[in-house]
Amino acid sequence: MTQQAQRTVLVINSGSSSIKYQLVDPDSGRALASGLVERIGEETGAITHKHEGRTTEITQAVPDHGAGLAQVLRLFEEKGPSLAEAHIVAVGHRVVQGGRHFSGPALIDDDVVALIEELVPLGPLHNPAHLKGIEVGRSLLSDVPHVAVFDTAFFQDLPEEAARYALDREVADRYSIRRYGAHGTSHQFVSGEVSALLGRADLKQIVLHLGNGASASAVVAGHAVETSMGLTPLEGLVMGGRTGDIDPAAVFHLARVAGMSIDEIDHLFNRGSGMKGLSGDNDMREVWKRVAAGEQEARDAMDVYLHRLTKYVGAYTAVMGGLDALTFTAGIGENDARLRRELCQRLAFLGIELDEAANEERADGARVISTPGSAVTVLVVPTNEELAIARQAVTLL
Ligand SMILES: Nc1ncnc2c1ncn2[C@@H]1O[C@H](COP(=O)(O)OP(=O)(O)O)[C@@H](O)[C@H]1O
Ligand SMILES: CC(=O)OP(=O)(O)O
Ligand SMILES: [Mg+2]
Repeated sequence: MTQQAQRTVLVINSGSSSIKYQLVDPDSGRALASGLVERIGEETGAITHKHEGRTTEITQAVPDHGAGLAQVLRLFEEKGPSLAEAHIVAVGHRVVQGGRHFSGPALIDDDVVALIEELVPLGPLHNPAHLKGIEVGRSLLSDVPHVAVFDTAFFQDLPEEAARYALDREVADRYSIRRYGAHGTSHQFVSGEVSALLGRADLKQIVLHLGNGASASAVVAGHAVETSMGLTPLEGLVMGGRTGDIDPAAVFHLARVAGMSIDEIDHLFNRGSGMKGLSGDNDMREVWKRVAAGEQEARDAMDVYLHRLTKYVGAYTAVMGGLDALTFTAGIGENDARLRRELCQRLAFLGIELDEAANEERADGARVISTPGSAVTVLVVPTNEELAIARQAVTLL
C-alpha cells in the first residue's frame, strides 16, 4: 500500500500552450499524481495523467486552458487519486508576470486577480492562461485557499544597474519599464539544489533554463544578480518561437518599411521567430533531425542558439567576476546532451572540461557532468517548478 500523505497541494503550471500539474506532498516532495496537457488551442491536443505507476493518455482537441483544466479535474475523479480525499490544503498557481507588485507568493483574492489581469501586456503569452486556470480552479475547488507563485519574484531584488534600462528615467518609471525576468521559481529551485549538492552557499552560478521558453540567470550566494528575460519573457536567449534579443529598431523598420501592425510584429517576435522562424521547427529534437539530414538552415539555427548562449555565459561570468558552477535545466537543458557538449566546447576557454560519458548518460536526478579537474563544475539539475510552487504555497497557510 502506498503511504498516505498528511497534506497535499494541487499545483497548476499553465504555459503558453500547455498545462503541467502535480498533486504533491509539500513535506516529502512526493508527487501523488502528475500530468501534462499539450498543444492547447491546436487541432489535436494531448493529455497525459500519471498516478501510482499508471499512465492515461488521451488525444483530443483542447480549445483553451479552462477546458484543459476542467478535463484534468475530471481525470482525477475517473483515474484517481480522488481530490476530495487527497487532503488538499492549497492550490498553487504558477504566474509568470507579477511586475513590481509581488516579491513572494500571494493568497489569491479578487484584488490579486485584478493585478494579474493588469499585467497581461507584460506577460502576453502566459498571464491570460493563468487567469483561466485560476478562474476554473477557484470555481471547481472553492473550499481551499488558492496561492499565486510568481516567476518574477526571485528577481525583485536584482541590483538596480541590472534591472534598469538606459531609457529616459521619467518614461521608464511612469510606465514601469524595467527588467522583471521570468522562470525565477526554476532558477531559485535549481541554484538551491546546486548549492546543496556541492555543499557550498557562496557559489557564483549560472543557470541555463532551456525549455520552449529559455532564460539564463547569474546567482551569487543564492541571490540573483542578472537574468536574460526582461520587461517580458521575450528578451534574451533564442527560444522555441521567440526572437530573444533583437535591436528594437527592427520594430520601427518593420512598421515603417514593411507596413506591419504592432500586433503583427508582436506575433512575429513572440511566436513566429526563434528556432521555429530560423529552421521551421520549435522542437529541438526535430531541429537535430534536420541537422542530421544535412539541412543547412537547421545547422545555422543551432549556431545562432549556441552563439547567444556563449555570449550570455561570458557576460555573466564577467558580471560575477568568476564562475563556479554552470547548470543546465528544463526540457532541452536536461535532455539534449549534444547541445550541452557543443556549448561546453565553445566555453573551453573558461577551463571547462566535460566528462563526455557523464554528459551522455541518461539519468534522472541532479548530477555533475564535468571532470574533477574542470575549472567550473558543470551540472544537469532537473527543475521541479511544481514542487517549488507547492512549498511556497504552504508558507502562507
Ligand atoms: N530529448 C530531447 N532533446 C532535445 N530537446 C528536448 C528533448 N526533450 C524535450 N526537449 C525540448 O524541451 C522543450 C520543452 O521543454 P519544457 O521545459 O517542458 O518547456 P515549456 O515549459 O516551455 O513548455 C521541447 O520544446 C523540446 O524542444
Ligand atoms: C516565462 C516562460 O517563457 O515560460 P515557459 O517557458 O513555461 O513558456
Ligand atoms: Mg516551462
